Amino acid sequence: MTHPLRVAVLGATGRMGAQTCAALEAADGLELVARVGRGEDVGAAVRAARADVAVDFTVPAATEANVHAVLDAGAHAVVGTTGWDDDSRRRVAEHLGRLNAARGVAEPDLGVLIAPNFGLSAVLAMTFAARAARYFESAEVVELHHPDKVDAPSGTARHTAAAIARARAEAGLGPMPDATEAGIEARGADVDGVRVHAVRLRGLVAHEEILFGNVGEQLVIRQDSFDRVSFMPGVLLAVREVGSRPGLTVGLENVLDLS
Ligand SMILES: NC(=O)C1=CN([C@@H]2O[C@H](COP(=O)(O)OP(=O)(O)OC[C@H]3O[C@@H](n4cnc5c(N)ncnc54)[C@H](OP(=O)(O)O)[C@@H]3O)[C@@H](O)[C@H]2O)C=CC1
Ligand SMILES: O=C(O)C1=N[C@H](C(=O)O)C[C@H](O)C1
Repeated sequence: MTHPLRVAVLGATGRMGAQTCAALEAADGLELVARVGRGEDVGAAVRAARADVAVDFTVPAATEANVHAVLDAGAHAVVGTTGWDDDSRRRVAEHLGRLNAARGVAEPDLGVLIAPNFGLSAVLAMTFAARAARYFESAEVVELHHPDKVDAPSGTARHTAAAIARARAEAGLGPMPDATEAGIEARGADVDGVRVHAVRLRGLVAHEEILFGNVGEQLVIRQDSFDRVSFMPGVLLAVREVGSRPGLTVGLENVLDLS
């Protein structure tokens, strides 16, 4: 019989942390062994619980340090928290490289899986948007969230815009048409040349619309997470998979083989 995978949750009292604890408690083959809160020593908590995997749903200011502490404690990390950029991802990849080179043959290599969104509808929307991007002259992203969210634009919208920008560059497309001369602040954030608009509205959870335009036609890709329970199948999949994916993986689309 295989032992259950031992899982710690960082940010356990938060909206996503609490939902993740409940999902882990109901899941076969997974055991919730630590609920780690703000101010606790992450490495010590992960070691004391003998966790195989730690899931981070904290805040952008804390998540990178948490991941380094989890790795130093010898556990894999699954990260849903936003706020990652090229530099923080590179530092984690380098840390993984150093640790994995030093690990013995009997120890499996460590993995970190960072997913801006664990919802299937969002992962599919991002994937479809990346496929569509090369065929349209214009593309803009609108993300809509609950007003308690601390960051804007959302991690999902940044990931989506970056993928659109990559696809446009690979297809040899130049900048999008935009004659704006005044009031540029009303045009949203510029993420790699793609305009991203953030709406904050009581009653919403997490939603995204990707708009594509050509002369005489439009494509709209929309996804809605109405309940945080929608993120849980993706979180549990990531927890089960991260141990067999050494190094850094960014995006659940890679685990779902959609990339
Ligand atoms: N990838 C995905 O699918 C999803 C990602 N997210 C992202 O997950 C993150 C958390 O979202 P959400 O659960 O809504 O946020 P919450 O504010 O509800 O939860 C954040 C948690 O982090 C804790 N915390 C705050 N500051 C620190 C700190 N310095 N160190 C450690 N822990 C800290 C909080 O503790 P305290 O209560 O004591 O302040 C709280 O438990 C966000 O970045 C959000 O964008 C959200 C939904 C889905
Ligand atoms: O804060 C949230 O709620 C969410 N955050 C993530 C993001 O910034 O993309 C994922 C999802 O949109 C919900």
